[in-house]
Amino acid sequence: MRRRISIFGATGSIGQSTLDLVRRRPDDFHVVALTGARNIAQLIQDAKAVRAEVAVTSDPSRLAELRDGLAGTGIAAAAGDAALIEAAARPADWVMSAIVGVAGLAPGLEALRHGTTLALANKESLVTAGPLLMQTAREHGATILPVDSEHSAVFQALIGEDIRAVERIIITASGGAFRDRPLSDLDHVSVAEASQHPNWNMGQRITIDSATMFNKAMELIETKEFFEVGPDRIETIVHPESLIHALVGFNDGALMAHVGPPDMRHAIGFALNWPERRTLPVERLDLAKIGQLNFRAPDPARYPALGLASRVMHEGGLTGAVFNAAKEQALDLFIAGQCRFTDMARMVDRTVDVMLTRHRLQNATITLDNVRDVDAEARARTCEDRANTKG
Ligand SMILES: NC(=O)C1=CN([C@@H]2O[C@H](COP(=O)(O)OP(=O)(O)OC[C@H]3O[C@@H](n4cnc5c(N)ncnc54)[C@H](OP(=O)(O)O)[C@@H]3O)[C@@H](O)[C@H]2O)C=CC1
Ligand SMILES: CC(=O)[C@@H](O)[C@H](O)COP(=O)(O)O
Ligand SMILES: [Mn+2]
Repeated sequence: MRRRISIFGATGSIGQSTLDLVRRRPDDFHVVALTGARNIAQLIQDAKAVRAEVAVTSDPSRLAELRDGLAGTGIAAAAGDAALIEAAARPADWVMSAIVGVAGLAPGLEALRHGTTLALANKESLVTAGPLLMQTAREHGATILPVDSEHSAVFQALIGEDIRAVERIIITASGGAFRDRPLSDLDHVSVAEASQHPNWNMGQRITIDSATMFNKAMELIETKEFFEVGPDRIETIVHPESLIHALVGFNDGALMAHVGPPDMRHAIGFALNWPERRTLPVERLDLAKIGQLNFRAPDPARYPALGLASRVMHEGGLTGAVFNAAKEQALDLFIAGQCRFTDMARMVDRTVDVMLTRHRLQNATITLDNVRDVDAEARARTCEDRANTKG
């Protein structure tokens, strides 16, 4: 019996790695839905290659192009937010959530409502609405498998363990594009420089978030929400080689580390094959050749996003949704050349500050509508902040 799978964000970095694994085992999978946004040529090519039931673009202005490309294939074409939700509601055994940004939240929730296994790469879902996501999975008997490399690593280190015996979870950070640059340079670094990750090949947004460590900030919050452990038991450490992805510290002093090459096909393949392990096409590490691994404490002056993560975790409620929206907006401004690299953390900090004083974010119920409301306000507030401080 072939497993029915769907891939949201199929045209992106995670989506393409997922398809690479799926195409290697054509007899094992039936592809229900593939989704993308603007890369219609890729979406058409992949939908045909795996004979998907439906291909969806989130961008309604690209529907005609998608339809034309799929004409005569029997593959349905659809567009827009409602079409993404409809695709998520189609019966599937396994769904990859790899849309970038908070746009990935609603399709993931819809898939969970249908009791599927959700392979979760989209970290914004847990950051903006962790309790809602976890509760939805519980209510519908669905399973969430973490795909973010650090969380997949923690998940694997916890197999057969009792979470009550966990003293701490340490997620590693590469330090990003500017880890060795003088702090005084950071005001003037370019978008192109920030888009070069030292170890991983990923989409542009997460790559820049690695350079600011907003990515790690999100991952600390993700850890709290997914593993349901207190913020004071979650740490990060700079590990420039990105070979250890995470460590779990137990109450008997043992530290269990997950070690592997920086290739997302491991974490994706682990989720695809779970609860089994199967052979995956990733490099086998030669430790003698690697020789040594390095670690250092993150410098809070270089990475102010980490302090913000701690605040978000302690405040809770809708603070994560505000934080994420401000971060997405600040990133848009940086990519558009409208703010400096170092402005991003300052803007997010101010937006979180203002919105915490204006709203009772900590005690708010987390619903999709509430997330959307605070998301819109946080984006507007971040743009306004930029306009007011523009020198
Ligand atoms: N890349 C990685 O190694 C890792 C990624 N992640 C997380 O996984 C997610 C995906 O990352 P990554 O693959 O790098 O991102 P990419 O930018 O490479 O891909 C994003 C995908 O989302 C689609 N998309 C963009 N905007 C929208 C929208 N508004 N609505 C619907 N679809 C949209 C894109 O379509 P199109 O390209 O057609 O425009 C593309 O398919 C992110 O949340 C990221 O943080 C987590 C760990 C590692
Ligand atoms: C592959 C992955 O999971 C990324 O989130 C990765 O962790 C980014 O690297 P850093 O954020 O550590 O630079
Ligand atoms: Mn990660």
